[in-house]
Amino acid sequence: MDIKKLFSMQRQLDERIETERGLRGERLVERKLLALLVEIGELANETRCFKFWSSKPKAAEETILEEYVDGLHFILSLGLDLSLHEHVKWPHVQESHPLVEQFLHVFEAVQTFREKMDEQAYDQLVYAYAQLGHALQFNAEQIERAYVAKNEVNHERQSHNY
Ligand SMILES: O=c1ccn([C@H]2C[C@H](O)[C@@H](COP(=O)(O)O)O2)c(=O)[nH]1
Repeated sequence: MDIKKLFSMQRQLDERIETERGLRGERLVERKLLALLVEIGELANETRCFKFWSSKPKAAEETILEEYVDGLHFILSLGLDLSLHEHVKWPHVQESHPLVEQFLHVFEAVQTFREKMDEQAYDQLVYAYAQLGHALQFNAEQIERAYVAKNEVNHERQSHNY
């Protein structure tokens, strides 16, 4: 995965949104953290991994992958806002936790990142999120492709007064 390319695409999208909406220079970190938590919740909902009371199947793989890269957008965006992105590599994950546990672990990593907002907490958030991708059985190439596609959709939405 070419994470430098993704950071660069994220910067272009964020700058466009902030410029066109008159938000340049405004602190957006808290709103992006909440947006990230909401996206992770939406992703969990699509997987239905915690819905022991329901027999409905999970969403299609592409829907789940799209939700996953929505969260990745906000993680990249937070790294850029706080200048924590320079040294980041997309982790090569070999092992992950069962899905429910992995989701809870990602929520914890977001909370720790909110408290610390340093390089170590950012790396741990990126790692936990990559592990979530592994638990969902997405490989780095699929994630990169889905990110690029969704980034384009996000530009189109801005062009059409979303
Ligand atoms: O500053 C921003 C604001 C939004 N998004 C992207 C991330 C998600 O892919 C999408 C979320 O939009 P909703 O579909 O949840 O409205 O917008 C960014 O990349 N940067």
